[in-house]
Amino acid sequence: MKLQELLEPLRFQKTQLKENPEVYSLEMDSRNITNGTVFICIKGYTVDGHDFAIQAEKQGAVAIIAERPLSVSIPVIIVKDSKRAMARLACHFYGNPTEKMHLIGVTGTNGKTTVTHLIERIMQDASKKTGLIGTMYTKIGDIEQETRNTTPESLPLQGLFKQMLEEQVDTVMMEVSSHALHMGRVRGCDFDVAVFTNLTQDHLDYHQSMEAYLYAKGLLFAQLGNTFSDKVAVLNADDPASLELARLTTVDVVTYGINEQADIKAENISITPAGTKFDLIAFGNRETISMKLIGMFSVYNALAATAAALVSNVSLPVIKESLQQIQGVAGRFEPVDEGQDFTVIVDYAHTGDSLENVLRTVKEFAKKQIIAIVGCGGDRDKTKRPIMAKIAVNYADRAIFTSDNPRSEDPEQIIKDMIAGVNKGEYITILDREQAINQAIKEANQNDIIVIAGKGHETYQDIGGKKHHFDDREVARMAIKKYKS
Ligand SMILES: CC(=O)N[C@H]1[C@@H](OP(=O)(O)OP(=O)(O)OC[C@H]2O[C@@H](n3ccc(=O)[nH]c3=O)[C@H](O)[C@@H]2O)O[C@H](CO)[C@@H](O)[C@@H]1O[C@H](C)C(=O)N[C@@H](C)C(=O)N[C@H](CCC(=O)O)C(=O)O
Ligand SMILES: Nc1ncnc2c1ncn2[C@@H]1O[C@H](COP(=O)(O)OP(=O)(O)OP(=O)(O)O)[C@@H](O)[C@H]1O
Ligand SMILES: N[C@H](CCC[C@H](N)C(=O)O)C(=O)O
Ligand SMILES: [Mg+2]
Repeated sequence: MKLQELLEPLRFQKTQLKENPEVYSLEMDSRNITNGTVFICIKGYTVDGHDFAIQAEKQGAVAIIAERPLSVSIPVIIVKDSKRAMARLACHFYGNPTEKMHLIGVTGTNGKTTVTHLIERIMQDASKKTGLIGTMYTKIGDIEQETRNTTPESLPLQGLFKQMLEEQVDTVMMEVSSHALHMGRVRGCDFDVAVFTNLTQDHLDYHQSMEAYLYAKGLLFAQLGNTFSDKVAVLNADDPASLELARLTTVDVVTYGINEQADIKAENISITPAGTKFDLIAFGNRETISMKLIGMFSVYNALAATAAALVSNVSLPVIKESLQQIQGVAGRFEPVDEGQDFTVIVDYAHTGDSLENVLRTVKEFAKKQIIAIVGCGGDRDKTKRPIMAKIAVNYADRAIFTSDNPRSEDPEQIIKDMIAGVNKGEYITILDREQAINQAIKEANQNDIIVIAGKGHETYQDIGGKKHHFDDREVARMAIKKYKS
């Protein structure tokens, strides 16, 4: 594409170009620049991309998009907001790939990864070629690629969509984080369905207030387009935030829920350690579902996925079969079973609400003691720390506080922040996570349930910015073998 053509979406930026070079790639990272690149300077949280302009020119950049004039001899196109410009240019450069696919965005505090995986399974069973973008990885069909963010920045994101199209993907499920919405990473994405799971406290370090957090989530629904498009907003009727989200969109709204009136409902729910059974009522049709996923929160996730699939024209029998076949999602209520006479569950609960949901679920069928191993991430919302600690001691018979990615913070201080929410004697602290897991397993008795919360699928412990290999499931498995066989 020629530079002049690339710049067409920036219609209010009048730039006089003396030359019109061929553009082979767009880049937001100077380290990846080669001949024929247009470099977009982003002022980040850590460094300022504008500082790499000279380096970019040396490496072969043919033009630069920037928010201020720069001392280089290649054209500099000045924009008010380079992230906004980047989203527009990326969509244009890659040919607006999301207009050619069925794109389902899932937002909410908890359940995004789970719901996207449930929809993925349903779509695959409905013979769709799927793509998935989220916390654990991005996936094209069954091929996984590592990612840094749950929702990537607009430039890599649009490139990924283009790659998906080239690989004949027709349906994409994407987790849309509140950070991504607020930072404009999904600008230009043509969502067909937007799903809301729930809104509870998290990320207040970034959003500052629950209102601002809701506002960020709302951007997904506001982005759905005009009233008479065939787009759909899928909302959780039991979550009060849905009322506000419904106001923010002009497209059709389809609701799911258990307690309130909804288009897609679950009734007669029965939860056992082996799975969950419920009657699914979808637009008046009733089916009984028996699935392996456990807990009331799993029913919500199944309803959200059902709604998204139904509005995407998948039939109820296909959805039923998929939900019944799904074994679970890695690191979400994942049992570690080495034949021991107690239960070990690894779960990604890292918010108050998710921890409460998981512990409430195990409490419903616990025959003996519940042992909860809980930590809170460093460089993340500090206000959730005492809340998570309180929930752990309220539900568990024994709460062990430990480290979960302290990052740049002092692990002991994180635990101090946690114990501000509880009383002395209600918990023990074992800073080293491996030791905490070992101790819990060593002391476990028959029929106890150990919940190891917070890291789920993660395979590292971030201490001081360095990632050390750490996998709760591996550590638990080794401890069971060491102490219990
Ligand atoms: C706070 C935040 O969101 N930071 C994101 C941001 O990083 P940053 O602002 O620090 O970037 P930076 O290092 O200052 O770089 C600025 C610019 O200079 C460029 N650069 C940098 C170095 C260089 O040599 N040359 C160069 O050109 C960079 O490519 C970039 O364009 O831009 C990066 C690239 O897109 C992101 O990976 C990074 O996410 C970090 C890892 C992060 O932790 N983000 C969290 C808060 C986040 O977004 N989380 C949500 C999920 C939350 C949930 O659980 O729901 C998510 O969607 O991931
Ligand atoms: N619908 C739900 N409501 C409340 N808690 C849930 C729900 N679904 C899952 N959880 C809990 O939240 C944890 C995280 O689930 P999941 O990874 O699906 O959420 P997420 O929204 O993708 O999280 P993240 O923001 O970290 O990407 C699970 O391990 C479980 O404990
Ligand atoms: N996406 C979440 C994951 C938290 C997982 C937990 N293990 C932690 O490190 O706090 C976040 O970045 O806040
Ligand atoms: Mg996720």
